Amino acid sequence: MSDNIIAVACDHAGFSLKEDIKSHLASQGYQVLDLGTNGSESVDYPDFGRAMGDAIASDKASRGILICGSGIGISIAANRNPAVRAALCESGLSARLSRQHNDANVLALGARLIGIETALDCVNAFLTTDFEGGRHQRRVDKLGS
Ligand SMILES: O=C(CO)[C@H](O)[C@H](O)[C@H](O)COP(=O)(O)O
Repeated sequence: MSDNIIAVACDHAGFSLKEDIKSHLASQGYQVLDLGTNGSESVDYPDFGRAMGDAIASDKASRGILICGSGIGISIAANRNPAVRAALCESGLSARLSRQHNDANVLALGARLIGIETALDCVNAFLTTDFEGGRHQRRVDKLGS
């Protein structure tokens, strides 16, 4: 599976931001696997968090980006899949740390809490920062997989 494929999923609250992030990803040369939702009609975030978990667990994508109103519900849903380490981030720094220390493979964002500039800071940090390993590997191992 290519590291170039980024899965994205959202509920109705995250739809508009998902579309903006998709455009950004395409402009950076990433391939996007869009797991929905595809409009502003009200839907249930657990369905899309689960779809992300399935995509990561089956290696359809190595990394993912989730968006709901707060980012909370959809990250909880995705983290129920043992293959997922989803990190809810509200700054570029938290997204960078989620990679360096936690080897996060899914970034979760709250569309009702942050603007596009902060969201793209998070996306860029998430996609360009390497896991540091070392002492952090031992801790990530303890999370299970
Ligand atoms: O933020 C969310 C869950 O953590 C979701 O975006 C939900 O949709 C939100 O809780 C409620 O959204 P609604 O538009 O008021 O149904």
